[in-house]
Amino acid sequence: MYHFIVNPKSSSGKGIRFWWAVKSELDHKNITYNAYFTRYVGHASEIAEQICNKTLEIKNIVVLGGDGTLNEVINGIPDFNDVLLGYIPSGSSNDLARSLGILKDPLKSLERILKPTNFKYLDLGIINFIDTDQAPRKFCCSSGIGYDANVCMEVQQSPLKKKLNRFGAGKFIYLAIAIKQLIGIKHLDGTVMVDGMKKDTYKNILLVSNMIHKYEGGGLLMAPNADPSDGKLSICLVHGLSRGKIALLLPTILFGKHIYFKGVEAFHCSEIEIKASQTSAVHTDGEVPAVCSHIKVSCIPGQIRMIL
Ligand SMILES: Nc1ncnc2c1ncn2[C@@H]1O[C@H](COP(=O)(O)OP(=O)(O)OP(=O)(O)O)[C@@H](O)[C@H]1O
Repeated sequence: MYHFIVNPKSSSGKGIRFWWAVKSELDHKNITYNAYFTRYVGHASEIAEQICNKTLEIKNIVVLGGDGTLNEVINGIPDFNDVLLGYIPSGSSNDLARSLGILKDPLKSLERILKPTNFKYLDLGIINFIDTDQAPRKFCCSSGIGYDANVCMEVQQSPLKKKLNRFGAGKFIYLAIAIKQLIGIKHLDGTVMVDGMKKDTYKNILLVSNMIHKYEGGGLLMAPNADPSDGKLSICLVHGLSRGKIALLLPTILFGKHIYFKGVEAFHCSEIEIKASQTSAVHTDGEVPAVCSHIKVSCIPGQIRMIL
């Protein structure tokens, strides 16, 4: 039995269009399934939790949606040992699918799920928002504090994303807002601890990205050396750059070449703690659950069993 969790609104309606194609293939093949449609923010977590709590056997959960829906599902699963996860990307950024080479064509990705040949145990990220009451959140692709999270927050609030999604150009909104935010850029000062040891105290931190996979923000190669099964976070810490240098740096992220800039530190670790003296947006898989100044991020190796 397959449990499909579908965000019909992902990428301004691509989700429902993909679902009709998938449904007709499932019916044609006489495959038994349950389909659940998300209706509001947080609903995918509730659905995933209900599916997991219903039976003790292994659950085949297939997510049809974007990175945000996948993030919600991950946050609803109480025990990953009981779950086999499939993913049909229908979002506007699809960074996880891009990193894993999951096919964009819904029928081709469905075929792989129905006849699996390859599984992968993927690392899971957990973030604690230490100076807020917000509960910890899991993430499967990326999290970050600073500039990238501020961009995510504005993208989330922008009505333009929906309009651009209709033309298949939703991810360009990230680029447009990233350029716009250069003008009033907000830096952070703070101390960074890595695997329990103080790394340094920094002035003018632009961002700290804590990556499980290589991509974020709709195709930015933020962590070109990330391996989603190595049990480590791939960190990109950018600090001490003038606005002009940041403007030069941004396009190089598309090709993962930013890591060679002075002021960019790229390294791997199991845990990172950032204590800043100002608050900032914090994102998990492109959604912004908190605005705070003190976070602790850890990597749990090989938690998510995913069909590729
Ligand atoms: N029926 C719904 N109406 C409005 N929002 C929804 C609905 N169902 C889910 N959501 C919310 O929409 C958010 C974004 O959805 P999703 O990630 O699937 O699509 P996307 O934003 O187009 O893609 P991406 O995250 O890859 O950019 C989810 O995090 C979820 O909270």
